[in-house]
Parts: sequence; C-alpha cells; structure tokens
Amino acid sequence: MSADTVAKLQLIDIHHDFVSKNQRLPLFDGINLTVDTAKVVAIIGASGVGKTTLFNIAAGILSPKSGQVRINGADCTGVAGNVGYMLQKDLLLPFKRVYDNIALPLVLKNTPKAQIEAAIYPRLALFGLEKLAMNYPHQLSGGQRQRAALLRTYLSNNELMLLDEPFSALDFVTKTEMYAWFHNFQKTQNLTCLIITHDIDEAILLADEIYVLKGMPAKFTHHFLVPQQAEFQQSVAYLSLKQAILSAICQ
Ligand SMILES: Nc1ncnc2c1ncn2[C@@H]1O[C@H](COP(=O)(O)OP(=O)(O)OP(=O)(O)O)[C@@H](O)[C@H]1O
Repeated sequence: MSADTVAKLQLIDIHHDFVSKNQRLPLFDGINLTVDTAKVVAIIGASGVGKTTLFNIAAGILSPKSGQVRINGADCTGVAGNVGYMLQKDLLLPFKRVYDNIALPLVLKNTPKAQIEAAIYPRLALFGLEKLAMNYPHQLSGGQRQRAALLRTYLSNNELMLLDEPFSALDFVTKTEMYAWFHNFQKTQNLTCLIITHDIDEAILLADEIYVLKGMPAKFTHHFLVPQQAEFQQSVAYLSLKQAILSAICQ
C-alpha cells in the first residue's frame, strides 16, 4: 500500500468492556472502521450505545481492551494528541475573550505569541469571526460560539477532527446555516472528520458515509453512502435515505 492510500484513521478489531456492579459489560466485540483522507464519516446510534467511548478510543484518551487505532498507518492506540476533538458543548471559557479561547491549545503547547497570531488572524474570516475576536463568549450567538470552538479544534489538530454532535444543540435555522457552512469548509480544506451524532439530518448533511452503531456489544450494523450532488438535499432520495437510516436504527 503506498503512503497516498493509507487511511487517515483505522480502528481495527476493537474490543472493549466496562465493569459495572461487579458485572462485565461488553461494549465492543470487534469494531472495524476506516476513515479516508478528506472524507467525513458519521457514526449514528442511540444514547448509551458506546459512541463517546469509541471516540475516546479513537482519540487515544482511552485504551481498548484489545485492537488497534491507526492514524496515517501508525499505531496510535492509547496515545492522545493525534487528533482534534470537539465536544458537543462548545466549552468556551466564559471569562476569556474569543481570541484567547481559540488560542488556548496553542498556548498550552507553548507556541510563541507571534506564531499564535499568525495562525489565528488569517483564519478568523474563514470562520466568520473577524469582528468578534475581542468579544466574550456570552456576546456571541450559538452558531458563532460553535464556529469559535471549531476553529480552536482546527488549530489544535486539523489532520483528523473528531466532532461530537457538532451542531445538534443549535436552533433549526442556525443549524441549517452551519451545515451548509461546514460542508463547504470541509470540502474546500479537504478536512478528514469523524462525527458522532443522534441526528440523522446532521449525519446526512455533513457526512460522505454513515455507520449505524447498535446492540450490546455494539457493532456497525449498517453502512450508507451519502450522494454528494447539490440537488440531493432537495430530492425524494434524501427522504428515502433518512427513512432507511431510521429503520436501521429502530429495527
Ligand atoms: N467508565 C465507565 N464505567 C462503566 N460504564 C461506562 C463507563 N463509561 C461508559 N459506560 C457505559 O458504557 C455505555 C456507553 O457509553 P457512551 O457514553 O460511550 O455512550 P454514547 O452512545 O456516547 O451515549 P450518549 O449518546 O448518551 O452520549 C453506557 O452504557 C455507559 O453507561
């Protein structure tokens, strides 16, 4: 396999369990997943199925009982710091200005001030934050806060971004705008993202591929490819795909 064809992220035969009330709770019994460069893969599943745990394993925050996490072909199992990770809630620090919130991961890496400025200022416009950098988070709308959190994640690591329910907490109109903005941003920047969500529309509107995670131990029961033509979103085929995913989750 040449370097160009190595997947950005591979989860290989992941097994994991928890012990609860002296009982072993098998969570994963051989999960496999590949995320190719410049693609967005969404994992959709019911609450408690194991999405966050799988994300923590992919991020290296949690070591699986067995199996391997490969990033760019290298074994990164249980090794944190190789991905950008954005949690569901934007988690901006309320007492810090937007700029300082965005700069935080770079400050923690002891990046020189001039380098931080050079990383942030040219990108503010891309994230629609050019007039807001000196504001505090409470002065921003939900969508603006989420874009600030995304820019922070992007600057911490944009090789591979893991996004937990990136926009589902927003109101319908803001969410719809954010889907269009993110889709365009991801495609123009060739970002590679793994997303977890409960929201079928979020999965279809953001992802190239969708996996349904189900059962206990959980496994991927269905895999859907999302057509990428612009007219797809207004088509009957969109509704059919949504229905098929819903059936897959509820079956
Ligand atoms: N540290 C832990 N010890 C014991 N059980 C745990 C632990 N962490 C998670 N679990 C259990 O593992 C299962 C999966 O949890 P996880 O948070 O990964 O699910 P999820 O799909 O992300 O849920 P949600 O969508 O509600 O956030 C749940 O049943 C949870 O109670």
